[in-house]
Amino acid sequence: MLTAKLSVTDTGRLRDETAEPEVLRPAGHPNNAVRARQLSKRFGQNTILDRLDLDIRPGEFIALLGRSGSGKTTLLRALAGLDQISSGQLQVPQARAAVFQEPRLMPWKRAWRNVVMGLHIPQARERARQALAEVGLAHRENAWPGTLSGGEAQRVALARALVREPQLLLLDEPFAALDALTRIRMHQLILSLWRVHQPAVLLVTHDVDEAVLLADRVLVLDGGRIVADLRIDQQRPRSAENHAFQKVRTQLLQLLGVELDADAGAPKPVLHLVPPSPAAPFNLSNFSI
Ligand SMILES: Nc1ncnc2c1ncn2[C@@H]1O[C@H](COP(=O)(O)OP(=O)(O)OP(=O)(O)O)[C@@H](O)[C@H]1O
Repeated sequence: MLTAKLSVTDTGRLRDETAEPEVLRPAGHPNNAVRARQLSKRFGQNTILDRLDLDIRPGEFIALLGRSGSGKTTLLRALAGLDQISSGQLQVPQARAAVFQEPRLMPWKRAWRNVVMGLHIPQARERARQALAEVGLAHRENAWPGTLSGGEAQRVALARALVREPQLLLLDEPFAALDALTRIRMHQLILSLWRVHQPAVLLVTHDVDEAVLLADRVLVLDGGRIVADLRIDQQRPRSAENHAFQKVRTQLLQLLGVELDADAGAPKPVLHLVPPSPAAPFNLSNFSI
């Protein structure tokens, strides 16, 4: 796997050590699609990511949870190469793509042109058509974005990511703006695309059920670090009715500072969430169900 090895110089400049073709090389860590060590991101005086370590294996489906403002998008943008890191080391595949909550389509380009936008590849139209077919939108290849539903537009965004054949697919709350039924369909679609293409996936979500339904591992970000790493060994498709599912959900809600109503079993958010973690908070690595 080719990787972009990003590191930060003493002067804070981001150095892409793979920028020169001759230094493109197989990953130093072939078992990792992502390898972050001591990764920090600061905005002015605010440290958002604080010497964070993270490993994602090729083909692994990771969900990232954390309270609002905990730095999930900051981490995703760093992995996407959209923002520079402040210090530390980060290795990610060159082939990576991101999908955000808003599809970010160019309204003046037809759907298929959005899919291959910025790519200089042979048979671009055919490649776009194939990707659109994979997301069930072959019939909308000539559509203008303004005529697409929210779910359709998000599927075009997924096709745009797929056509780049990513080894790392970064998803920043891509289903959050969709209605419940469309969201369920998108869950099924993303799982089937993941099975076929086998990228490593990092899905940022606020939805604990979504995380447990989809992911191999659920991470919780707090205090700038990964403070919990739960492996979900249940076979897919998963059911929220399942006892093991509920056990993990409860665990995650507690980690996120949500108080559970013992009678109803329903989550009841509390106003005072757990304070930011100290340097070495609890660690549930290898916890599995
Ligand atoms: N460009 C920026 N400049 C300054 N501060 C920023 C910038 N981007 C993010 N932040 C700050 O970094 C913190 C983390 O933001 P981030 O968007 O990563 O959190 P998040 O966990 O994704 O939040 P949410 O769940 O609400 O989307 C916030 O306090 C935010 O204000």
